[in-house]
Amino acid sequence: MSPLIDIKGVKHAYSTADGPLPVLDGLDVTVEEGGFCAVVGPSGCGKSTLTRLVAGLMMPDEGEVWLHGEQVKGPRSTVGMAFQNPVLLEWRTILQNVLLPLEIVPNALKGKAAEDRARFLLSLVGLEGFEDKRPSELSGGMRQRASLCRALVHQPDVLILDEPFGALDAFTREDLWQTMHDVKAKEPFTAILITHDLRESIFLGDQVVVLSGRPARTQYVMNIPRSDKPTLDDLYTSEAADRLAILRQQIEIAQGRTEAEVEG
Ligand SMILES: Nc1ncnc2c1ncn2[C@@H]1O[C@H](COP(=O)(O)OP(=O)(O)OP(=O)(O)O)[C@@H](O)[C@H]1O
Repeated sequence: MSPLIDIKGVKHAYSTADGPLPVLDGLDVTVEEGGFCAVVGPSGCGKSTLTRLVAGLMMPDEGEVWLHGEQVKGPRSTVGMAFQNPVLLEWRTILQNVLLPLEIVPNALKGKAAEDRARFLLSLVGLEGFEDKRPSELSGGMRQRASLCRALVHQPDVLILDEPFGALDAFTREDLWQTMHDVKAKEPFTAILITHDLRESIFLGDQVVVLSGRPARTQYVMNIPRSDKPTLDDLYTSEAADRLAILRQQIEIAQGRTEAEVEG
């Protein structure tokens, strides 16, 4: 079976006033259907650029991105996205915000079926009873939960999460990590998560990809056996500590330290 996301030898440079800025330099990432790939790497190495290529918002200069056995050649409606800033529309209720993609995506659910689905997702993330509130009436964590429902409402084949928990306080963030697992158990999806948080990467990811410094290539891939019912206690085991130590080392190497310096 071919992977659901297949990024093959992707290279990309931005045109800038000072000439081309190479950002990605031969990136290879594969994610199986139902997989959760966390991508970490030094600041500015090209992680968000990678998400734009997967969403079809930009084309790579070289290499290919394949989703579901189809080469990505333009923007795709079958992708769901959530960002650090949830950008909910204040003039719409939470329910209406979640319904938004269904008004845009072709052949989507309409009417009562659409509303039932949005309500179902809101209940999965603990927002039952908040459907008629405006975004400003919700906390940051609640807005991010609503944004997650909006990203999932049209049953995307890929969910792209670009630091969605980055602006939240530690307790809210950990709550949302657990929510992600609970939602995935009931509403399976395939995801790419960009994060700066290594604990987040090993708690949510079944694969953690470390990118090198810019121009980024795939420097290291860690596969993590997924437990049936992950809990935050999983982060306090010796296996978790070992994984975090390896990832920390890899990030240091990505930031330019040599392996000998990191080990010494
Ligand atoms: N549209 C653009 N035009 C020119 N340069 C860009 C553009 N978008 C991003 N860049 C540059 O490309 C590099 C990679 O940016 P990108 O946002 O992909 O990195 P990132 O790893 O997600 O960053 P961070 O970790 O800080 O969120 C950065 O140096 C950025 O300034």
